[in-house]
Amino acid sequence: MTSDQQAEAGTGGPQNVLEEILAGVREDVAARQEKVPLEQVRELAAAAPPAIDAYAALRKPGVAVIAEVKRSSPSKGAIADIPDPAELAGEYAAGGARCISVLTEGRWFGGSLADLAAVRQSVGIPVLRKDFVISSYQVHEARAHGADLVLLIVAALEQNVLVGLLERIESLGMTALVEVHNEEEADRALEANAKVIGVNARDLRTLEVDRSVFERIAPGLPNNVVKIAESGVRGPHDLIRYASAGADAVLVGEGLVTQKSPRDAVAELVNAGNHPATPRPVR
Ligand SMILES: O=C(O)c1ccccc1NCC(=O)[C@H](O)[C@H](O)COP(=O)(O)O
Repeated sequence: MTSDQQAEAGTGGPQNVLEEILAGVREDVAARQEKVPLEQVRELAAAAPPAIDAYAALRKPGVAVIAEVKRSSPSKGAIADIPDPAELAGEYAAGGARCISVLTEGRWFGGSLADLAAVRQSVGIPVLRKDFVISSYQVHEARAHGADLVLLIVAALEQNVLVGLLERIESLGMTALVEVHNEEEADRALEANAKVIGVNARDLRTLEVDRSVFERIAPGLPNNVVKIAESGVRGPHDLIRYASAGADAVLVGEGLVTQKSPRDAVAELVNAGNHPATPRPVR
């Protein structure tokens, strides 16, 4: 039965892509927690080397490039064969990426915590755990595997859970990247005291990409908040468009993993982000 049929039949099943992903994530987290209890993951997180200050890294001059390790997605299916995520991350870093994003969700994105740990070992820049984080167990997992930043998606979380997870991320020395897609979610992110906000051009319920969403929302965010434009960057022209609307950083997946030389593709974006003619965010 498709999601639409379930909704019509009133079965209470997932009603959109985001809900479908979250249903799988809940099962997967429960299964991992069965194998490795919370107490053990907390100990591993506490023993990990300290997190790198991602906020400071993203506030440096120029539009930062956050380069993503992305094998597949709900919108595109298989995107790129990435046998060695650590090697890819090394190429991204050599091209001048400011951070690396690692999708760790397995069912739809083909990622894993092993990818995160491997990338952590290969680069000295901040690493983002990009996943559908719904519990503090996943926050400790992120730290235990070397993450410096953790994604929180406002659309996936009740406000009290969002606040609790953000505080947990910061208490472990990491930075929360709080993702929004409309004004109401941006207000919730600010109420939660987010210091780094990602505006995703992709609606995670419908998968539609609309780059103008960043242009609508970013001007309403305070100057001290790092503003990240997520999704839809296919080349320097998109970076420049986002920079004109106030982006401190762009987060890029498909536009890099599909290139013959991901290192050169990152470098091209970094150069555009550092070009004197590219607008600077107001601070
Ligand atoms: O990419 C998807 O299809 C997707 C679907 C549902 C939830 C999340 C999804 N992607 C995660 C991301 O936000 C992107 O990987 C990231 O912003 C990079 O996007 P892109 O450069 O367009 O690959």
